[in-house]
Amino acid sequence: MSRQITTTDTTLDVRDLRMSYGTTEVLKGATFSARKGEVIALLGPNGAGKSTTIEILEGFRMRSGGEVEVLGTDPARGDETWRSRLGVVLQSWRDHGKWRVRELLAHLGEYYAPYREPRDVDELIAAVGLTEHGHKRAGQLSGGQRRRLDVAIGIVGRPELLFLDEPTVGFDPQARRDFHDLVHRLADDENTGVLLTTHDLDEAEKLADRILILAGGRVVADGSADELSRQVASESEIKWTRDGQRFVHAAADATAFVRGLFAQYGDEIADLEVRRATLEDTYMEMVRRFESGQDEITELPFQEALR
Ligand SMILES: Nc1ncnc2c1ncn2[C@@H]1O[C@H](COP(=O)(O)OP(=O)(O)OP(=O)(O)O)[C@@H](O)[C@H]1O
Repeated sequence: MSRQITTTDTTLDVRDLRMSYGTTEVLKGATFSARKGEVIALLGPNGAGKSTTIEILEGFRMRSGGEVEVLGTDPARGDETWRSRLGVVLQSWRDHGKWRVRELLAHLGEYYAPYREPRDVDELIAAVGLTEHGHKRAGQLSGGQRRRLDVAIGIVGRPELLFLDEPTVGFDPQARRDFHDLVHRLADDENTGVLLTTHDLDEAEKLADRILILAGGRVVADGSADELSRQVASESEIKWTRDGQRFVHAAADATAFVRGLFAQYGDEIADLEVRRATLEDTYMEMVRRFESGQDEITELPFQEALR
């Protein structure tokens, strides 16, 4: 019997999601959920089905099977009121080329007016760093500027839940940092939930409360960057120098090991480094396990996180 969703705190509830294109099964039973205001990064190799998943959740694509609720509604049956509560930034969105930035945002904002007050256009343009380009036509913007406009379009209606499909592709480092600040502000100040896809693991780690890794059509990992790294690498790597010689040691309890090291050698210890698995190490290991056929979920230590 399927679980009854009653908590209003759950914004996304995806169970056994399946999707086939013709005879190709892309999603084979993906399961995950999200709570109000959570920022979730969906990671996975090219072709894993991230965009497909997001498009199903947005109601743009019909799923082949499984149960999905987004803000308490099945996206396949979402109406305009439901849609007005979502913000969407697709992977490639090249419409509206002739519209000027300011006019386009004001125009799109009007769609939300029956439901709630749209964001002030000037504030919105400033928030995405397009103040100097507000008079330009969308088609005249650079790739990164166009992407900033996409983000502005996604948040003009003050969404409760924002879907961002590779939002920072083409962003320069400053734009990327501004975007990260914007997502933090949306989550912290407005309790906006975010589901974003990215191939930038540093970005995922900076932004996400929780990381999902999609591989082989299933969610093979679900947890914070720290939790995932502990599941993959139970030991930390400790490096130090003594008497001009470099040492490396792996220990499950790095703090206890370092304490012992100092108790024994004190001031002789120099250049100490303690390194736990990075998200990149973790991601590569989890995808490797999947690709090497050790993807039987029941055998993996992160199984508990999936319950
Ligand atoms: N409209 C479609 N018709 C047929 N196959 C499709 C369609 N859209 C996607 N696919 C296939 O489904 C698989 C998953 O695609 P999807 O775009 O969801 O992956 P992704 O994880 O977002 O990849 P990327 O990281 O490259 O953006 C791919 O093999 C892709 O070729």
